[in-house]
Formats: sequence, structure tokens, C-alpha cells
Amino acid sequence: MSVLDEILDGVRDDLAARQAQTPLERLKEKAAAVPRPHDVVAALRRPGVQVIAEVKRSSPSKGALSAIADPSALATDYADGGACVISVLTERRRFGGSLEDLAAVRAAVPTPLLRKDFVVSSYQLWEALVHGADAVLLIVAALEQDALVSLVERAESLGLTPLVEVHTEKEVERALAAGATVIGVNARDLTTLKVDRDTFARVAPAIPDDRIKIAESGVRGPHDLLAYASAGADAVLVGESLVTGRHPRTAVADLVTAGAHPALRDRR
Ligand SMILES: O=C(O)c1ccccc1NCC(=O)[C@H](O)[C@H](O)COP(=O)(O)O
Repeated sequence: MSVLDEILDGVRDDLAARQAQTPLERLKEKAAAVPRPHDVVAALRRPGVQVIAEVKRSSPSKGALSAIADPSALATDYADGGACVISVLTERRRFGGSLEDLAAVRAAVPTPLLRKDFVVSSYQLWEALVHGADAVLLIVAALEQDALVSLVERAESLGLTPLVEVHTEKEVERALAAGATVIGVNARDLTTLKVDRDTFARVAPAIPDDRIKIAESGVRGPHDLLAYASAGADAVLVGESLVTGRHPRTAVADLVTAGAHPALRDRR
């Protein structure tokens, strides 16, 4: 069984337990009291290369990365450093995340938030909304095309921005057919879990210029942001190097400064 299939099995089991505890109707009632999500597309379209900073406790590839005693304090550092969006991993078994982390970050910062998880059901979109997300990750490799199309539509109807993640040109075709505006190319192979930073340069040319292109994974510092930018990235998504480094606010600020270089500001 592939790592992705293992992760998805656990996600479905955890999801079934939450659905048994909180019926969808109850989630919908809660969602009625939540403010409309931020316009993440507008935030990502700001001049320069934007930084999406991730709250990531552990990963299938590396195991435990950081204890993150207080996700809201880390998110505050990210926001102070100038992150455009904060990504919060909510998958529990392999990433150590939770919806509680998402809600804690929501309460701490006004920055747009991405729920980073393995979304397989519209129930998870309602959960994302209720816990303060503005955007949700949809992984093409994890979804049949009908499910992808329906989740993109449902997310947008709830005001959530779908970030549709691809690994290959073929998956870009599926993302475009599903109507994705924001497309992330993940450099981490879901079978080997190895990061190949050339993936973005290989796959991004298949994404039309009117879409927002996000380079995900493998950013160690400004030099990687600049390499992704020169291959056409509008934003980078960074986790491990921020949570394992000693100064997350400064690390984000350094990336933001690199992304705001005048040569990158007027590209769109
Ligand atoms: O991080 C992993 O090991 C992983 C394994 C399987 C599926 C997804 C995985 N990561 C999710 C991500 O996409 C990254 O957290 C995100 O792009 C940030 O990457 P990095 O900066 O390399 O931590």
C-alpha cells in the first residue's frame, strides 16, 4: 500500500469518528456564525512572490519536526514576518495536526489561513470553515476527478479558496478541468517522499499564466524561493525549514524580503 493510501485510510477513519460525534447539520449551524473567509486569491496576487508559512509538527518523511507548544505563537511570528497566508496541517496521525491548531491560529492572527489536510469529503470543508480557514488543500492524486470537481465547486460556494495540488503535467490537466485558479506544484513525490526541487520547473509550464502558481516543499531559504520564482512561482509554501529553524519570524521575513525584490514585483 502506498504512503498516500495509508494516510487516506487513517483520514477516513478519523473523519468517520468526527462525523459520528458532530452531525453535518450541527456544523452548518456553527458555520452560520462564522465571518466570510478572506479573499485568498487577491492576497496571493499581490506583487512579488508571496510566502505561505506552515505550522507543521511532524511529517511522514521526517517524523517529529518540532513540538510547537503554542501554534498561535508560531503563527504570530509568521504573521509578524509578513507571511501572506498561514498553512495549518490538521491531519493527526502522520502530521500531528488538529482542527484545534487551526482554531487557535485563527484566534491569534488576522492572516488568511489554509487548512492543509487530505480532504476527501465536503464535511471537511464545513469543518475548515467553522475552524477559521479561508482556503483548503485539494490533492489531485488523492481524488477521483468527479470528487475533485465537486469539492472545488463546493469549496468555492462556501467562500473557501481551493488550492489544488499537482505533481505532474497530467495532474495539471485534471486541476484545470476542475476549474482550479490556485494550483500548487508539490516537489515531494508522494510515493518516495523525496523532494525534487526541479519538479516545479518541469510542471509549471503546463499551468496557464492567469492561474496562481505555488511552489510547495523544499524551501530552505531565500535561494530556493528565488529559484522557484525564476521558474514562474507566484508563491512558495514552506514548512520544515521554518519549524526546525531557531527564528521563524526572521526566517519568514528573509523570504518575504527576497520575494519583494523589484525584479519580482512587476512580473504579473
Ligand atoms: O511532508 C511530508 O513528508 C509529506 C508526506 C506526504 C504527503 C505530504 C507531505 N507534506 C505536506 C506538504 O505538502 C508540505 O508540508 C509542504 O509543502 C511544506 O513542505 P516543506 O517545506 O518541505 O516542509
